[in-house]
Amino acid sequence: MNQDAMKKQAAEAALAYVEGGVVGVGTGSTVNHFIDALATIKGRIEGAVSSSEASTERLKGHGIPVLDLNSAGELSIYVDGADESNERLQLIKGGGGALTREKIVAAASRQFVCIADESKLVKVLGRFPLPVEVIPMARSYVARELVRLGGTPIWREGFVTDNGNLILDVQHLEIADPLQFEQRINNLAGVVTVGIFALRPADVLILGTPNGAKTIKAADFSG
Ligand SMILES: O=C[C@H](O)[C@H](O)[C@H](O)COP(=O)(O)O
Repeated sequence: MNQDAMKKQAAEAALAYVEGGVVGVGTGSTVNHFIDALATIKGRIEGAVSSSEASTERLKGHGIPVLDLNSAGELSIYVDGADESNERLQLIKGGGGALTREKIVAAASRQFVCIADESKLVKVLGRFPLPVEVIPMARSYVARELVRLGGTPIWREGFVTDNGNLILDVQHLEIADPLQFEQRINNLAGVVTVGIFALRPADVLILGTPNGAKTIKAADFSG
C-alpha cells in the first residue's frame, strides 16, 4: 500500500467522528481525501470552516457550504493532517504553509482529529523542518533568533501565506520539550505562528497503515 492510499484510509476513517453541525477542515493532501469523503455525507452537516483558500475551493467544488469562523461559534470537531506527530499527539504542521489558520480553527474546536499515514509518527519532533510564519519585515531578525535557539532557518522563497506573510523552515532541530519550544518561538517579535501544536495537541490520531487504520488517543498516553 502506498503513502497516498494510507492517507486516504486515515481520512475515510475520520468520517466516523463527524456527528453533523459545522466541521473544521484543515489543509493538505490527506485533508483533500477527507474533503472528498465528507462530500459523501454533506447532507448530514451544516457546512465547514476552512483553514485555507485551497481547502475552501475544494469544499465549495463539492457543494459544501463554507462558513466564517466568526459566525460559526465553537466547533465540535476539527480534522487536519500533520507533518509529524509524537506519541503525546503533539504535532509539527505547516508544510503547506497553512499553520496560522489551522491553529486558530484547532483552538476553536472541542475535538481535534489528526489524520496521517504511519510515516508521520516519530519519537522526537524536529526531523521535519519546523515552519514558522513571520511578518515580512521581521524575517532576518527572527531567523537570527532561531539560529540562537539551535536551528537552521531556511526562507521558503517565493511563497506567501494566505495571510500575506513569509515562512521560515527551521532545520536541524530535536524538540525535546515541544510545549516550551512553542511558547519560546511564539514570543519572538514578528512571529505570527510556529508550526508546533503542543499547547493544543490533537485528541485523536488516525494513522493509515498497510494493516488498516490505527487510532491513538492522547488519553492513552500514560508516560
Ligand atoms: O500547512 C499544511 C498542513 O499543516 C498540513 O496538514 C501538513 O503539511 C500535512 O500535509 P499532508 O497531509 O499533505 O502530508
